[in-house]
Amino acid sequence: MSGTSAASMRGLPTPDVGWALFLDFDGTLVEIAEHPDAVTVPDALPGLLTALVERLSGAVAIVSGRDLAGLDALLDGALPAMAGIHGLERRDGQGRLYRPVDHSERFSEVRAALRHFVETHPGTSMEDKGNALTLHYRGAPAVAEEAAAVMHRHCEALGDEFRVQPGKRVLELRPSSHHKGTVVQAFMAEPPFRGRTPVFIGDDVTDEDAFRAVNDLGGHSIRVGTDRPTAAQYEIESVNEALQWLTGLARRLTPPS
Ligand SMILES: O=P(O)(O)OC[C@H]1O[C@H](O[C@H]2O[C@H](CO)[C@@H](O)[C@H](O)[C@H]2O)[C@H](O)[C@@H](O)[C@@H]1O
Repeated sequence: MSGTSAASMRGLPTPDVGWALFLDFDGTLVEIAEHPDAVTVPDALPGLLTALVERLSGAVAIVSGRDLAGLDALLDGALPAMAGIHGLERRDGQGRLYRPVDHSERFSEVRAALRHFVETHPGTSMEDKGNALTLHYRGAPAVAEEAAAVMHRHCEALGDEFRVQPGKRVLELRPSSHHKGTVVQAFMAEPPFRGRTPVFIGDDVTDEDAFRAVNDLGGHSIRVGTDRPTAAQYEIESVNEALQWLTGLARRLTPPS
C-alpha cells in the first residue's frame, strides 16, 4: 500500500465521520489475478477494514460479485456488513443474513451447458454460486464472443427475470431483481448506515448501478480506473491508490488522543 500518485487523488471528497462506506472487492481492494482463487489479499487489509468500521461507527460494507463465504475466507471475517453475488445474499450490520431469492434449481440446464463449455474450451472456468453462474475466460480471451453467445442463449430461455452481467473477462448469469444499486439502497435504509452520506468505490461495469444509486442519494461515487465512461463522480487510477486513500481516511478519522 505505497506509492501514491497525488495527481490522480487530488479532488477526492473530504473524509467525514458521517460517511457510509461501500467497497467493491476485486479490482478495488485487491488486484485482478488470472483466477479468482489466485488473488493476493494485502496483509494490512483486514486490519484496515476493521479500523474503518470503528471510525465510521460500523457503517462499512463490502459489495461484491463474489459470495459471502468466499469473502469471509479472504478477509478473515473482518466485516459484519457485506453483500455477495451482487446482492443475492446480504449480511446487515447486525450480522443478519438475507437471501431474498433462490433460483438455483432453474439453472440445471445452463449449468450443464457451461460445464461442457469449460471442458471443451481450455482456459475457461465456471463458478457456481447457486443463484448465479459465472463463466470466466481470462485464460482464453479469444472465446469472448462464443462465451457471450452461450450465456445469452440460455438467459433468453430462462426469461426476463434473468440477465447476463458482463465484467472483467467474465460473464455472470443471475436474477435481475438485485444489483449493486439495490444493495446500497437496502443498507442505507437501516442502521448503522441510515442518515449517513453514502460513498461507493468500485472498478467494474457492475459497480455502475451502485454509482448511480449513490449519486441519487447525494453521496460520492469513486471509480478505480480510467479506461471507460462512468457514472462515478471521481476517479482513482489503481488498487494501490484506493488502498492508500482508504488508509489515509482511517487516519484522518481517528479522534485526537
Ligand atoms: O464485484 P467484485 O468484488 O469486483 O467481483 C466481481 C467478480 O470478481 C471475480 O472475478 C474477477 O476477479 C478475478 C480475480 O482477480 C479475475 O480472475 C476475473 O477475471 C475477474 O472477473 C470473481 O471471481 C467473480 O465471482 C466476481 O463476480
